[in-house]
Amino acid sequence: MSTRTPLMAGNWKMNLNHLEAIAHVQKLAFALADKDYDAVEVAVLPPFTDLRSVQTLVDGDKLKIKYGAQDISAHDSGAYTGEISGPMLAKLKCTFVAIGHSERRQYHHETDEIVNAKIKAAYKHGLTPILCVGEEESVREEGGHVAHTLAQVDGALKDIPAEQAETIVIAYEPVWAIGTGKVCGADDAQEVCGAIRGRLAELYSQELADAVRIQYGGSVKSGNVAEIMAKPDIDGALIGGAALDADEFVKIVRFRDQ
Ligand SMILES: O=C[C@H](O)COP(=O)(O)O
Repeated sequence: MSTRTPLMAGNWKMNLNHLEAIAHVQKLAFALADKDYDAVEVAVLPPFTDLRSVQTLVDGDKLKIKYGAQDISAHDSGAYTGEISGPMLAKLKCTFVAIGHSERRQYHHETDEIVNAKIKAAYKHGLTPILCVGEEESVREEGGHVAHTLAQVDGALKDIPAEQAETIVIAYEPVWAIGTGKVCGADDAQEVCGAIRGRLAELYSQELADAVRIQYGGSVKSGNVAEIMAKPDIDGALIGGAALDADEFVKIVRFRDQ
């Protein structure tokens, strides 16, 4: 049986200003009891502008909620207008950083090479990457979803040594299921998550593959999370829309009660 602690991470995307962030995290902290945190790791990924407020709250009240960013620059500093660097995120004591989200790939043309460079930047500064991978609907219709997703994993992990890769989190997010209400069936999600674990075993070792947490993301809600989490290679969820409702996010964290 897996000893991997599930990770439920709320990706707020471009939602909630810093005041709303404070209210939201306070609500989560109030609603989650110590036993919830023991059973499941809970994280939020707010917009950059909220991170300082979330850090102050988490530090001040010694909350067990973890937090991180939705993106990172591949560069440490310099003339990169609009970018946020690894040292800046590390200074804010971020634990996680999402890298290669499909919205970054689609709207900001992030390639596997860029994703790989960002993963290196995250590790260089002590941040844990949540690597996002997954296929578009046309790829799935043609049956190429596993190969497509594994190619993204290969590209992202190029030249990443085992001592770093063993801490990565990989989120399988079929693009067609993100924000659409179209949930990938639990068996279909397991097929790809299992293949990702298999690829990690090929690239590194079975021991490393067994240690890495693989999340599913795409229209996860309290009503479908239990079925998804019952699958052997799914160790948590990356939650978008449903994470903006604190009550709903708490229900997802407590998926074992469903
Ligand atoms: O990062 C989260 C995913 O994009 C899922 O978003 P969603 O739960 O709104 O479908």
